[in-house]
Amino acid sequence: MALTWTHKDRGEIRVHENLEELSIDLVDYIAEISEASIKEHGAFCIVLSGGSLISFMGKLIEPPYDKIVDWAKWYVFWADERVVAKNHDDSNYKLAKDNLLSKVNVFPRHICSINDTVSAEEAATEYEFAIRQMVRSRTVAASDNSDSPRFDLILLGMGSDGHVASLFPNHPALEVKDDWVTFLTDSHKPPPERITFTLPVINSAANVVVVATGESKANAIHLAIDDLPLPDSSLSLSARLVHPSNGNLIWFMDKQAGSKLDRFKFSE
Ligand SMILES: O=C(O)[C@H](O)[C@@H](O)[C@H](O)[C@H](O)COP(=O)(O)O
Repeated sequence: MALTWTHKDRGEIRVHENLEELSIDLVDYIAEISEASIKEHGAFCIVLSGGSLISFMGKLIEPPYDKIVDWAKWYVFWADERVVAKNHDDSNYKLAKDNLLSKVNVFPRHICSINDTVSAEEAATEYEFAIRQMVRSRTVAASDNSDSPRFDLILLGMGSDGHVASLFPNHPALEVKDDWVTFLTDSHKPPPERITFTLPVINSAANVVVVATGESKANAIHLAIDDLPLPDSSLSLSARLVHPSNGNLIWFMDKQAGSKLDRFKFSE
């Protein structure tokens, strides 16, 4: 059983006993938001990330989800992408395509991935343009209170340095306010060239999920969630800046990632 609580301003926190339990809860949640979004506006606009997140979504291709999810209404995007060919092992698109999207009935034309034949800068511009067109045609909802899309669900992984999408701590990409998609050529983690959603886009979503597992994430989770007098170096801890202005935030983690949360320290 997951231990679940709501923090006064950091959203809902779900600490799972193990990865199996986490992945069952995560796919249940995705299926629930998919159904609710399709009921509400006829489509489900879901944003993926790379890393282990995709493996935690694996149960979506199994019964009952393979049959109950309305895949034809899914529109798929990425919170960040490495600027490499789509058949390269570093590609977040390839990871999701091989393990999820090729196994369910999402329409290829509903999969919005980057142009892999241009520079990082051009790929970011084109990706943002494509999303702006989809907001204009109302496939993707628009935010009521900012010039941003309102995705139904943004799924983020988190690195042990607290990065989410390709927004690395203390990187200037964290400051970008006017673009929906930005690019970097000096990623702290290889490969260096990437595109990423900016914080205003992440924080305008209807639902944002951060998935973090393993002991290596425990410190970043503590800094991102607990009420701390933050040391300077944590001021731009990317995961702490995830704060949907008019949406829900849920943290899915295992016991190891949650082990340094104040909640457990105080109950020892
Ligand atoms: O673009 C990348 O370099 C990765 O995709 C990265 O952002 C990943 O999502 C996190 O580091 C969490 O990864 P894990 O969940 O695999 O630890």
